[in-house]
Amino acid sequence: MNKKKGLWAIIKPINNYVKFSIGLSILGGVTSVISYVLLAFVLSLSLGGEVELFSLKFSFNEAFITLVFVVLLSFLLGYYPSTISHLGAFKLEAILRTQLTTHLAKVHLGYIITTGTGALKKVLLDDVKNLHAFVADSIPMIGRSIATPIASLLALIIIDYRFAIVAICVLVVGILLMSFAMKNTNENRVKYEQNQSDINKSVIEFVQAMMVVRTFDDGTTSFKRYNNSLDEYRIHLKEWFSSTKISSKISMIIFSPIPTILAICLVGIYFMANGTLEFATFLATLLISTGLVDALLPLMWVSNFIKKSSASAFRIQEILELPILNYKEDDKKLENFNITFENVSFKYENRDDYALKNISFEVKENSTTALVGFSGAGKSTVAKLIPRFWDVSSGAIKIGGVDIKDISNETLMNTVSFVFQDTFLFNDTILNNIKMANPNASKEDIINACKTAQINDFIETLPKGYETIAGDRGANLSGGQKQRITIARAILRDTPIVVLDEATAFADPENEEEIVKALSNLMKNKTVIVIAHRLTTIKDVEQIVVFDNGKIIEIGKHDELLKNFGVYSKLWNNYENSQNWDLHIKGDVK
Ligand SMILES: Nc1ncnc2c1ncn2[C@@H]1O[C@H](COP(=O)(O)OP(=O)(O)OP(=O)(O)O)[C@@H](O)[C@H]1O
Repeated sequence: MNKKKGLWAIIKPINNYVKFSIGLSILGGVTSVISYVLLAFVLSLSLGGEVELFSLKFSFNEAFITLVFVVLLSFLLGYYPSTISHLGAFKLEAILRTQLTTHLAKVHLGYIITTGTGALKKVLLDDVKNLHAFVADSIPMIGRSIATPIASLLALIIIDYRFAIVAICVLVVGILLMSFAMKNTNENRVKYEQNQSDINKSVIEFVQAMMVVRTFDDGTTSFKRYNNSLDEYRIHLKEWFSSTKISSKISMIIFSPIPTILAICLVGIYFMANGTLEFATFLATLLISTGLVDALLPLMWVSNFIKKSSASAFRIQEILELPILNYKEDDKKLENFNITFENVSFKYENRDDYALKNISFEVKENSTTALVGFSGAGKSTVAKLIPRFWDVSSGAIKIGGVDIKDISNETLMNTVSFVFQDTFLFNDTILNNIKMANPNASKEDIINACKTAQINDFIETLPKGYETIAGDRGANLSGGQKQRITIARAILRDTPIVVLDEATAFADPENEEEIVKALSNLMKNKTVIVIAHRLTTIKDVEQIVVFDNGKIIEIGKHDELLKNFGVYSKLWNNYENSQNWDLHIKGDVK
């Protein structure tokens, strides 16, 4: 990866395209200036004048043929740099997307969750697109808009230095005015990009939270946030434009060809009147100075584009420099599938307090351990440390005696399956959504997994069966159905260890029965860690670990823990009361 930061460091992989495109566009700029000189010669010769340059006399035919040749060359050189830069831009886009996605795949999953989809989308799509546009459109312009003014000035100096002085004077006035017009550009741009990012976030929030929002109002509250960010954006743009309005208009006028041509005309007429200027020279200087001024506005545009693209390059590099999870390539052999937490402490980056404090417990192979505790006690954090969403702050998690940091990604994924509440289904067929757990599985294997996960009957009722599209994020399926599909994935993967969050959120009585059946099928003959919500389902498990405020406060079996009259018995009483309360209500209705 590039150690140096910045725009040029990030486009290094396509350096050859960049150099070639800039080189050709420099030649294009030079040939366009030469064609102006030749055009002046041809016009002058056609009017019966004489043309001499570096003691060489040109005939009309010679000048005309050279002009045709140079114009053709200039045309080709105007076209090819852009073709090359576009090819480079596509290559860069592919390289950056691959680099970003492969890097993000190795970054702690926790970072992805904390950063949020809005910010990542901006980098993966908008910033990469910005760099594509920079390479495709600005690179050819850079060569031409630098080479043309320099070649024009050189040509003016060679032909008649007095006109070079006039052109420089006009340019200096224009540049001074332009720099005044661009004052505070950087601060304004930072604010402008912040406004854009706010709009981005509020749009994503508006769309993603639509279901929640609609429950509380008609969407006006979150739409108001979107509207407010649009308003701020509009107000800032207005202020920015009005603060630079007059000076930018004046500099636009100065940078248009008219003032330079006027100045050259006035000075030229004066020199012709006192006999110190040939007509051909006058014509050539007029044409060249037009080209000179024409190249300056694109140069300003390019410099703006460079600043904007540098910000995008910086954001991309920030992601590419995120520390990655270090997986060991060479695996140590796992002796068994016991899971051990040894003095594990863990603190989320954005928090001061520890979410887990010195946790130690062991889960024996082929046994089930349930994690229970009040909300926020640390159960999900324990579960998410096993697939290394985050790495422990201190202590170690071991499988079969090997620290999970010393297990390769592939072995870890082939050893442990995770069934979490936030199921993700791709907008693909149900078959493919399940098959992703084991690409080598046959259709029969998939159907068997679905039967064990109690979802086969439902899938078969769908008009296209297994070929039905699950919808964006599984939108065409109910929560319980999605959950059973995730269970089918885990069954198909058939890993010796299963970590699962036994969610009840989506369960209506019928669904709940099927989910419980599916989970108990999944858990058969496995080493299981389950975040338990329905305490009745864990009455018979080998071990219950009770968490409170990030610490383990009790470990034991259901009956032992009840006798302790501690947190578990409190949780059990609460749970039983809630069940009774449910029955009581039903009784009332009767
Ligand atoms: N991504 C995160 N960033 C910062 N803090 C977090 C994050 N996730 C959880 N926490 C905090 O860590 C602590 C433990 O949370 P955790 O989700 O593990 O609890 P839990 O027992 O699973 O709760 P619940 O039963 O409600 O799901 C809580 O104080 C929570 O606020």
